[in-house]
Amino acid sequence: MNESCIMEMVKIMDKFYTRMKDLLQDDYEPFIEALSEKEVKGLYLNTNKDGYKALDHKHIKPHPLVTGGYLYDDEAYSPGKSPYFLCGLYYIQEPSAMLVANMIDIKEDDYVLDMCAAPGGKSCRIANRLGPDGLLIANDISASRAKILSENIERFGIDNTIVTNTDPLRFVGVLDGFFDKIILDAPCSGEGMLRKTEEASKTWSPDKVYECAVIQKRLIEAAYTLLKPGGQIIYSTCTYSLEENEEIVRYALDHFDFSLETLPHRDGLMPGIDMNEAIRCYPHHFAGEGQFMALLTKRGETPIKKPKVLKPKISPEALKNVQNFYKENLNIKVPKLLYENKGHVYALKRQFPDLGKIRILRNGLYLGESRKNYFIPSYSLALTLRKEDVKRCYDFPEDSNEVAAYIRGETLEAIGSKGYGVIFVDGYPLSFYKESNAVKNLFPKGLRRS
Ligand SMILES: C[S@@+](CC[C@H](N)C(=O)[O-])C[C@H]1O[C@@H](n2cnc3c(N)ncnc32)[C@H](O)[C@@H]1O
Repeated sequence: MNESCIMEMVKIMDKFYTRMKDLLQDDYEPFIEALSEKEVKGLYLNTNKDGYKALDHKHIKPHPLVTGGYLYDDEAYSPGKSPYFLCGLYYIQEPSAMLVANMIDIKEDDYVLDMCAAPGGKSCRIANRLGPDGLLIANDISASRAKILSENIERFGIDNTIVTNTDPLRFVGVLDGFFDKIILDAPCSGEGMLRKTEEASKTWSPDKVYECAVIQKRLIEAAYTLLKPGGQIIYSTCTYSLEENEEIVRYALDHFDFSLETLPHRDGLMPGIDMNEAIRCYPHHFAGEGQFMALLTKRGETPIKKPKVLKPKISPEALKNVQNFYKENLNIKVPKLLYENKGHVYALKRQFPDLGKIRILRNGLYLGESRKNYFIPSYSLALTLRKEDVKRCYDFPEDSNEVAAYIRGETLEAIGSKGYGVIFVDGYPLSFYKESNAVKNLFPKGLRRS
């Protein structure tokens, strides 16, 4: 960056600090001090996987408000580098962001939309709380970010989720009045992330605040249409500006028939500005980054658009390939509702809606690809399996040479029987392999590490 760019950035950031001074007044100095402190890292456990024993308990402490959430210092502990991370035992998410999914009551059979879901920190936590009759549509407008979202959903071994890549406004007219709950973690100016990422300070400007507020109003309006009467929306941002937080909530209350619910204020969670019902997280009051949250209930009735249910469809050839694969390699039944798209086979759930032209990245659990007369199982299927579900497996300890070599993409020595099996790490599934003269590596190329 040249000198004039740096001067320009300093000028812009001065505007940010002036705004914060006006907002926080006597609380401004402690806020500035907290910005120079080290950020606190967090993770939460995947409740589908029982990974408690896999954590390094010497270096973590429980999140004060999130059951199954933990805080750690990344100088002492690097959970993201462990093979357990690749087994989907936990999601790494900063402590304030982790609160958002906790502030909305999710019932097992709820239909939930996460409008701006990537990379998936809130979606994975919500999907964990849904039962077999629940449904999550996890969407992101950005194709590259939606791909990461899909990978994170896959790593968690989640099968009740549809991952889409569209402008969330496009759900209007397709799924009106369909959702019990909506997560609107809106695109924002990111002021709360200034301590965490340098990027946030490079992209912040007063104009960005106003541009984001325009988008946020459109999104909250769409959310109103998409909710069932009595349904709830948790609105959140990782920014401090009034324009993107309380003013958006006020806009929603003034223009639509919403009521504002009171969220709990304890352990350093502060009320909103002239809006006691909402929550603000500041780094000098709560061990995490900046966050805003408000919970709204839809009181009004709006026209409902009932979508068609997505009908299972699979060619006889692909079905035969899937059935043969299960018979030869697994001890579980072929899922009942199968959906094939150009050879890619998914296990659907009964309640999946037909989303028409909306771009779908994953329709439930991706099982794998049917080729001419064989089937290649997916990484996501492996991550849902237990040892008793497979006819062949290897189980290696987390710190073993075999696990390190497998993650690097190497083949292993064959000492088992021929066919497909699963590599487990201390009992947690990591990936399929195919054994013949060697254990052929099927760990996805994009995830390999040296
Ligand atoms: C705060 S991030 C979401 C974080 C996510 N909820 C999580 O917990 O991992 C906001 C998301 O909004 C998306 N976004 C950006 N512009 C948007 C727009 N105009 N409409 C809808 N979403 C947008 C971004 O791609 C980004 O992934």
